[in-house]
Amino acid sequence: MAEELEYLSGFGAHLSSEAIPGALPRHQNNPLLCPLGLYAEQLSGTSFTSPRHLNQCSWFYRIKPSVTHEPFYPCIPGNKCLISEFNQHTTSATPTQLRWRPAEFSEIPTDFIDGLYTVCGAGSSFLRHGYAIHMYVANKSMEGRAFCNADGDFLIVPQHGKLFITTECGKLYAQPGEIVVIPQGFRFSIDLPDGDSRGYVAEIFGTHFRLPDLGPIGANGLAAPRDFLVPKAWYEDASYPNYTIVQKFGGELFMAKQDFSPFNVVAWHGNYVPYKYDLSKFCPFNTVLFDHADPSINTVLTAPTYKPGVALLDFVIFPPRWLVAENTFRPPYYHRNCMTEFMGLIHGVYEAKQDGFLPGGASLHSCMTPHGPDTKTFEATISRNEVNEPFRIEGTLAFMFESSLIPRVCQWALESPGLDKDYYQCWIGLKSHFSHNKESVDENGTKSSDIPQS
Ligand SMILES: O=C(O)Cc1cc(O)ccc1O
Ligand SMILES: [Fe+2]
Repeated sequence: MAEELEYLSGFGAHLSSEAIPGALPRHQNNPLLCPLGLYAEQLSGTSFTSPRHLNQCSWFYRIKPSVTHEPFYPCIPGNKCLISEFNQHTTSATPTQLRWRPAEFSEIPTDFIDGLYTVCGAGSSFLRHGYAIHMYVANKSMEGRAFCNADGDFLIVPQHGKLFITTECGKLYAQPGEIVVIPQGFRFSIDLPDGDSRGYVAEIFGTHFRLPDLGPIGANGLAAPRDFLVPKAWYEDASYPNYTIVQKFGGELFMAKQDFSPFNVVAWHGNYVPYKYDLSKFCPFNTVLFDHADPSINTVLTAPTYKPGVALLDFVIFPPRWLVAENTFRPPYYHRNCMTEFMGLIHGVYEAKQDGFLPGGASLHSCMTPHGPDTKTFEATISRNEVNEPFRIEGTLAFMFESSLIPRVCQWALESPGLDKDYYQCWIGLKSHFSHNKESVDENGTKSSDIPQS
């Protein structure tokens, strides 16, 4: 059933969709009486007065408007592992290289809302600047409840288990290797047809994802706009005695009851929409002669700040591709970065880590924290003779959320049994290969250069 879903296509396009022909008003947004007796409702994803090229909104034509619900109350117990303000009270600062093993699946029935937990982040959803990096481990479909995130946009990266997502614009299906973006304010519900499910979520506050500029690459390459797929209108005219809307607002969960399905939009139009993207459609560019290109060459989506070229959050992938650079150390270089790098692995082995970085696991290298290939990767690379031969990296898909804002880390992530306390060991074995006039000091403090040569 999921595979049969049809989509509209085009990143940032102004689209329209009707589940019943004629349900969209012609030539105006809010006629006195909408076709089929529907209500008109606008969802604004940018301020009304945002410049036209940034403005995002959609019009829904729905059976009842979304305001038709009882008051919001705090969810009890809610989900105490969600954070949207990163300060000394909620989180810790650490420059240490961090790595986590994949979270284990649980027997306890857990849906996407309950299974979501924040790992780190920066800024504040209230101040509309910052981001949160969450992960989820769940095994149960959301039943009789929809989620609405008032704080920001979710970029969901499933790592294990398919996601079958119903949104106000219609249905989306995503499997590991694909991503889904659910913009701020959309109501959605996630079914987990495979049961056990795990993945990563980047949440951005106060802006939306864009396709990166291509500069000298030209007009084509990387992620193509037409490969972004948007649901077609789908609705249910269903009454539920106790349907619950769970609203994330300032990182806290609130719930409101209503007696009908929120997925009652018969037609919609606009450019503020959920979408999915299959990462295998990405068209990678890279060096074709020598040296290692910076990973920004593999940017799929970027959420900008007001500083040119400085991202609030870039989504970068390391997909299968040819490596052809000659006389070049081809794995990632050793580096320290003013940007922070959070990485995840969807499947396979990452090119900079021979072991320890596992599918479903994660790593965090904060601002200016040194990192790079582990000892095994370094030694294997320099001892290989065929380094000039073209080589196809296969069977792997890693990704990075890269941000200019420095994250603070949640306590549960630092105390998690999944935290790899020995992560630093993967570099400790890197030995000096320096061989020019090597100086040593013996146990008497005598320098080798002071010992007369016979
Ligand atoms: O740290 C990492 O593994 C990500 C990364 C990859 C790369 O090819 C170059 C720089 C970089 O930060
Ligand atoms: Fe890096």
